[in-house]
Amino acid sequence: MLPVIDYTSPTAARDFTQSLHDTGFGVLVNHPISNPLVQGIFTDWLSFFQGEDKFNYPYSAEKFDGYFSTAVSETAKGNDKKDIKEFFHIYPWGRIPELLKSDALTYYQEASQLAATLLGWVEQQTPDAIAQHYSQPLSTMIDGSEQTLLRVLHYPPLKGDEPIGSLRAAAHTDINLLTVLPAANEPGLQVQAKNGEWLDVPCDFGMLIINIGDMLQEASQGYYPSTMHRVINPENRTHNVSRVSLPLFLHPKPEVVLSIRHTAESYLSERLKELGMKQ
Ligand SMILES: O=C(O)CCC(=O)C(=O)O
Ligand SMILES: [Fe+2]
Repeated sequence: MLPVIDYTSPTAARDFTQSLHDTGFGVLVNHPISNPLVQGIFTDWLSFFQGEDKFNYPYSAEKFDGYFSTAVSETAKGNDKKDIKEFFHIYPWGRIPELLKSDALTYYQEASQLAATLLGWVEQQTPDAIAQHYSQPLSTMIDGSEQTLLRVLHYPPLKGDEPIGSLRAAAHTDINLLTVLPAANEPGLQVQAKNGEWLDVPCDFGMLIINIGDMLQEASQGYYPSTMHRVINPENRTHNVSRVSLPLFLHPKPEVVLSIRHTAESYLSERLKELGMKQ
């Protein structure tokens, strides 16, 4: 079971980064993100996904903003079936439906700011033997970055005709540095433990889930592991309803050197090709 950490505790930075080191995940309560704001975004975007306006924002293959339908959705690395989800990619410089814009941008700012603080904790708590390989302080890797992505996800209720074996989100790791994810309106998120077992991630409304992405794993030489996670399909009728979730993927500037092998740009491009999201 993942520990739940109180953001306001005097030992929060240590406990939280210990959890990230042990499991790739950290769960926070009493954090500064506004729960009513998240609730409002869930409600408004559910209506957006249920309506027709979304088709006015077809995703841009070049810029990566806009609406990705279930038909173009991702296929997790090593999988052959598409995830059962649709989503919208928000960047401050990208297209955002006018009525949803103000809340989305407020949330983007709040979550990015918290992510920066948490990245600071990660940096402070990194053992020297690992930190000496960071090409620059982690906190400066995101200075002025325009790559951080807010994704609003909608997992529609299952109809029963989904390909056998397809999941709302197949097992995958995230590509970025850190992901900030408010508990969704429905359960389903699971993380893979070291012994291969799948564990439910605590998901009471108001909890905030943070996980390490591949870029931070790469920069920290595995000290902070990017852990496999997935979203399973609802097992019973009460949960066979829409699920909305709101991950913010914290990305460095493209030119940031992650390791001797990779810059952020080369890494992202390689991973997007694997996901079938880039030619
Ligand atoms: O919907 C969720 O709870 C998780 C989504 C996720 O893992 C992702 O989009 O990378
Ligand atoms: Fe993920």
